[in-house]
Amino acid sequence: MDPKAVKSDLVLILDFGSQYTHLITRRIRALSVFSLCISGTSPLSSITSLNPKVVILSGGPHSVHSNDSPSFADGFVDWAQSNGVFVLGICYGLQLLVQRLGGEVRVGEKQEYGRMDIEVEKNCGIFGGKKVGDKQVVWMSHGDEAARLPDGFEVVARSQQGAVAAVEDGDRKFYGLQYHPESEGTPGSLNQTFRVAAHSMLALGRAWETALSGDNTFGCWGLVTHSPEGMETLRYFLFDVCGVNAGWKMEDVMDEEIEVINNTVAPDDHVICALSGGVDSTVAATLVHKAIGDRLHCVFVDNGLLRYKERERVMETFERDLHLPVTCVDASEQFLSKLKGVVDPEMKRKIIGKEFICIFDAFAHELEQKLGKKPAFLVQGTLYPDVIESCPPPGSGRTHSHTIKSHHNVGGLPKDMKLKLIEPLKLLFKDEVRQLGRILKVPEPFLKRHPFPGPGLAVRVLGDVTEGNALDIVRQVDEIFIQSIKDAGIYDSIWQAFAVFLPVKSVGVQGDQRTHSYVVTLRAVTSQDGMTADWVEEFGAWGEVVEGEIYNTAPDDSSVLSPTPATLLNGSPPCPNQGEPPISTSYSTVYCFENSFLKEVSQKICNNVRGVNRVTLDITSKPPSTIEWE
Ligand SMILES: Nc1ncnc2c1ncn2[C@@H]1O[C@H](COP(=O)(O)OP(=O)(O)OP(=O)(O)O)[C@@H](O)[C@H]1O
Ligand SMILES: O=c1[nH]c(=O)c2[nH+]cn([C@@H]3O[C@H](COP(=O)(O)O)[C@@H](O)[C@H]3O)c2[nH]1
Ligand SMILES: NC(=O)CC[C@H](N)C(=O)O
Ligand SMILES: [Mg+2]
Repeated sequence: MDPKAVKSDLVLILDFGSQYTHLITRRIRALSVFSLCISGTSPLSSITSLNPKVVILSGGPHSVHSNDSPSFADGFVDWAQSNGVFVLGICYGLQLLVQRLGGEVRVGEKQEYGRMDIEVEKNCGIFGGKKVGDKQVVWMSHGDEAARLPDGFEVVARSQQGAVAAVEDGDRKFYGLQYHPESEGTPGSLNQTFRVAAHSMLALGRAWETALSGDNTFGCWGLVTHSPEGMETLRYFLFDVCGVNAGWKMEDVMDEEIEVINNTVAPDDHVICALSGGVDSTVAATLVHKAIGDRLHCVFVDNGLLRYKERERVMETFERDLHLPVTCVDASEQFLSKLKGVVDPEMKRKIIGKEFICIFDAFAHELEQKLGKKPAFLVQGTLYPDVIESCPPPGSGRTHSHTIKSHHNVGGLPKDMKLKLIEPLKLLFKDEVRQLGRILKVPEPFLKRHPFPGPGLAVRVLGDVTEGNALDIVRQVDEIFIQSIKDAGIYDSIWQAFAVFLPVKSVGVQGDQRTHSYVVTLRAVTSQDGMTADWVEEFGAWGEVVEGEIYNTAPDDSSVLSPTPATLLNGSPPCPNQGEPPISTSYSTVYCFENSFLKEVSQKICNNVRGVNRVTLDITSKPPSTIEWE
């Protein structure tokens, strides 16, 4: 996709390392405005060549006082001012703007982490839609604060602690928010039935808090870690203050992509597509097929690292639902022999990346015999998070998949690769790819599939994948886990679930006999784009979301509830004390059903998978962990 061909104005994000930077991009795209994110320390030419209408400076973990704190390029401010480009600093971005323009940033007397009230002090610019004295709840996360503003700047809002919360210099079109407007909640990826309900009293309390706050939020449910009016502020800023033209539509993305592909691939060129059965490559293949028709040749590789019956299942669905020409190459021997004895995760990934390309080259060679012309291009389903994560701002401390692990299709590619890449999705997030897939009428089962990494089970069997029957074990455990999740009707609510084989043995007792067998672990996460993730905390139980009103009733009075809860765990939502007026806030969760999902899965695994006597659950989020174990 050519960013310059997009019909919408561009809002460019300069990333200084905040965990939320990619959220700003997503929020802006949700407003139908095209947004890209590049490193905050990019040279000025990289910024100017994109011709943005607005530049947003992101938050970040640094203090502007430290020597190695990242900053925007020299000349940026002058360029923005002389070209009428609007600049908005968020948190660290505000502090950076203030400092670089001659103001002063200090360590605040009080730090502000979490929920804060702010009050509008001046009715202008970014809060033009508000009145002086209007208050709103925002989410803050900073220790430094603007102590003296540069000439021309005014304070527009302050926090309840008196700290500067919003500033602007309307003449020069510079704006700043000390809080995070992008952290406004969006509906969680777990459906409400599953996500909001909770097993323990603690979780119930948190769910209740969420219910009272009127919102169930992604990544922060129950903790009210968001700015409820953040999206509205961004909308007002972009459209009313900056006059941005919206026009970012998935339909346009599709048309632009098709045009780019047609301009890249000559009329007699042939193209290979690495097709895995996953969302990304299926959408990429469908898109490229729409552009060049039968000159597209898809290849699905069985690398010996696929899940239970995956090859048969994927080939069957390709044939039945996709109607694209797909060749299946069985390269399992080739991959497994190269992986024999290799335990280092990076080595494994590099070997797999290289083998994939060998297969694609061989496939291109075979096609040359048939077609008389060698395909020059390889289509892959690379996504935007890969691109963002490949250019981390210095010292951001963020989890970067590319530097932490070489994804087989990017960092794992050999340097002397001959096929030229076509990556039509590389500016999109996964949910946007799913949206594009729907426009392209890709069948739902493909779009809803959990992501499965190209290196497959090699990153889910720790150590040597060829050791003993580790691959077989993890296949069986994975199948039981995923089938149970599907049977429970919660597959679509989870971003990704899978089993991991640990090369560790523990003592057990099965059939009155001592066993010394392997340990497996189950991992299930929710996420919006794979860049950050939460483990599925609600696994112990899930329940029914009940929409309604809170009445001053006895906790177990089910007369106000429909449907009647099967089991009411540990009480009910907080009821007002006797004599107080009934609460009439609407709520969205209360009741949980006792559930033994994990107990049953664990039992099934130990009863059915020989060689396993212990099942554990991974309860780490990303960060600090990553989703995959290697
Ligand atoms: N078994 C395979 N055969 C052929 N190509 C593959 C295979 N596994 C991965 N690829 C290629 O590597 C790319 C990256 O893999 P990745 O897993 O990120 O994407 P995906 O499989 O298309 O979708 P998903 O992330 O939903 O699994 C794929 O888009 C595809 O081009
Ligand atoms: O195609 C892929 N090739 C890879 O090498 C690879 N490594 C991780 N993943 C997938 O990327 C997402 C984030 O994974 P991590 O948190 O483990 O980095 C998760 O969805 C992972 O499954 C990969 N996908
Ligand atoms: N979230 C941020 O951008 C924080 C900025 C800076 N590190 C501070 O603590 O003030
Ligand atoms: Mg995949």
